[in-house]
Amino acid sequence: MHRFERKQNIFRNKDALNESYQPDRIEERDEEIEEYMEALQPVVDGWEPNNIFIYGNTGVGKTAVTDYLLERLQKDVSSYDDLELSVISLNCKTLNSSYQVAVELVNELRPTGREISSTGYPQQTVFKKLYEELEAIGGTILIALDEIDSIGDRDELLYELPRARANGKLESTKVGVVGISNDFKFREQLDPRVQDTLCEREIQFPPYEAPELENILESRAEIAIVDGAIEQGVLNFCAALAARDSGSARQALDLLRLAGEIAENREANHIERAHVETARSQLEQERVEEGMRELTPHGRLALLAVASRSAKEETPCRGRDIYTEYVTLCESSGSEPLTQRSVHNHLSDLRMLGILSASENRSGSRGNYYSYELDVPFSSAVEAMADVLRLDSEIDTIRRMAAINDVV
Ligand SMILES: Nc1ncnc2c1ncn2[C@@H]1O[C@H](COP(=O)(O)OP(=O)(O)OP(=O)(O)O)[C@@H](O)[C@H]1O
Repeated sequence: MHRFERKQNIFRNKDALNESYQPDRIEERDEEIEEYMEALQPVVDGWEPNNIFIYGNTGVGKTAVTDYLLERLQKDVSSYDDLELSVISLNCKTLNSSYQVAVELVNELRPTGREISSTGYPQQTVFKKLYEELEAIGGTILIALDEIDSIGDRDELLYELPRARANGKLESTKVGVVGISNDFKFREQLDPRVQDTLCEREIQFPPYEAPELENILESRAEIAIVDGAIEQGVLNFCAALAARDSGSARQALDLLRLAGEIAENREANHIERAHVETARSQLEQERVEEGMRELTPHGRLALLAVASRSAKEETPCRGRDIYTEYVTLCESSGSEPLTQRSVHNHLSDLRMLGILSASENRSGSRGNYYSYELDVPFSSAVEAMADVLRLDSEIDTIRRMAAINDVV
């Protein structure tokens, strides 16, 4: 008997719902595509390329549209004999300085075996090596830097690269930078000189609305899902949920994929609304758990202080009482407590992340204050904290107290 059996009554090509899938067709972005094409036009005309800055929330198609257009551009430019275009795409997520980005670019351009090490050179030496590689390729080079905000304030490359020709660092090669970011603050924080060059052309991608998400889902479902395996109204429901929350196509696609997996595991023949609801709460739970794992040590201690109050059935609870609990936990863990004001900021952040909820109490002449409680199940908050905090005996006490009070 086989242990594994092929299941294909829901998905025809599940990979088409994955992040790495590149759609052949871009839905709903005609205006942005037009603006983007206009910004890229000098490449086709043989002039110096514009530097382009693309921004918008996560999942709104910045990368998908960029990949699609740069591929089309390369194809179309190849029909002109007097043009030579190269495109280098780099995701900067793990690169947090100009130095690291420059090393990565040099290594992208060099053949295997000739890469440079990621440490040990003066920055200008790495930049020089990069210019040498770019000069060796010649023609027009577009460098697409996704998640460009990761570079932080060590952004000298973003100033230098677009001006390399003007500053005599490159002779024949024309370079254009396409920066992509979902961090709205990044642009504001850039040095004005960098802002001027890098953001020569700016294109904003707004969040998707429900009907737009539904179209994106429909075109992807045609490829990914077996005919007739989606109940009426399911795509509309996924689109509505994602539009209300973030306007992200990634969220809508994730919801559909997980709903499909749930349907498959339940041996259903269709994806139903109930599967989407389960998928939504699972994704929500994952998001919150991820948020908890990324907290700073004091954010975790503040959360554990609320969990401790919750175990004693003492929530909703005022910030100052949570602070007392927090100070005790700091003492047990050997950390220096932050001020009450800073802990208050942590509580606000936890609220923004959807981990805590807060209600406002009006206390007359003494002003209003907030009471906090967990907005996630007690057990998931404590599990996530137990993984990362070294407070075993305190966490055991909190768990025992919760068991006595039937808090789950
Ligand atoms: N207009 C669209 N048509 C078809 N698919 C789309 C469209 N917009 C987004 N997608 C799909 O949604 C997912 C997320 O899109 P994408 O990665 O381009 O978002 P992003 O704006 O670059 O997000 P981030 O800032 O998080 O990188 C991808 O799978 C992409 O193929």
